Amino acid sequence: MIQVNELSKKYKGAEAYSVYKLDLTIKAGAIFGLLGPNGAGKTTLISMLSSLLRPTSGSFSIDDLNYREHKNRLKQLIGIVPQEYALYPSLTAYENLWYFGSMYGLKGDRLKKKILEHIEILGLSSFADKKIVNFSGGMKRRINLIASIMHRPKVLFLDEPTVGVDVQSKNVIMDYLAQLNAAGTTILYTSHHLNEAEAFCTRVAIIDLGTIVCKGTPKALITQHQDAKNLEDVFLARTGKALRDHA
Ligand SMILES: Nc1ncnc2c1ncn2[C@@H]1O[C@H](COP(=O)(O)OP(=O)(O)OP(=O)(O)O)[C@@H](O)[C@H]1O
Repeated sequence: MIQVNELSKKYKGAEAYSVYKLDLTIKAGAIFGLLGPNGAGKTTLISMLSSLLRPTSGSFSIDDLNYREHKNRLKQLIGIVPQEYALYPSLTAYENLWYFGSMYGLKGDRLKKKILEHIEILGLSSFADKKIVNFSGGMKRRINLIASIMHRPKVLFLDEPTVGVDVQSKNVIMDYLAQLNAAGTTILYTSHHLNEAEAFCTRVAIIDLGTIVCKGTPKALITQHQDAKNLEDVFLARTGKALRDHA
């Protein structure tokens, strides 16, 4: 279970909080979608929960492990798929996965077996010995996903896992995430794909201006909002139609 209490983040030099006093509970086994307009605070929140970014105040725990006291144990418990590719372009897919697997303490035949097994499931067996620099966006996203789950995390954080990938890659990624979840991994991911979130997530939260404006199962949120036919209608009802451009 993920328990978030009054979590806040104000970036250095910023005038406003990007996430402000946010409370959230995510049950084990959930597929939880964090939705919200550009600049709402989704990446900031998921980066704090995955220990990539230090909160300004507030706290959170995963499986009753508080982030301040149990940093190292938490890192073993979670997997992170960031928005940007975290891969070495001049190394092959296999070499990248060997490197990331080793970081989680995997080694030898066990690591080799895991790499080969996962690249097969994600349709990349013929590309194991090719350099990442030549990979398409969809291929890089799939390698990035493998890199983050070989140590079998209990909780997987993904920041827009299907952005910029074609429908074929997207389907392989989402099918694989569903398999992971069925095998017991709790999933928390950010997305702008509201149809996908409606079909895929057991629960969602809509964030705007650093706070949660509504949360629940997609079905319950649609029912609660008069005239809403889908999650996009709920999203627009709660976040408005104005553009969120700023610089
Ligand atoms: N490193 C930073 N320094 C200062 N401000 C930042 C930084 N990163 C993000 N912000 C600001 O924090 C707010 C929340 O940004 P964040 O990236 O978390 O939003 P988001 O919901 O993930 O947006 P998007 O959908 O565009 O990815 C925005 O106002 C953004 O400009």
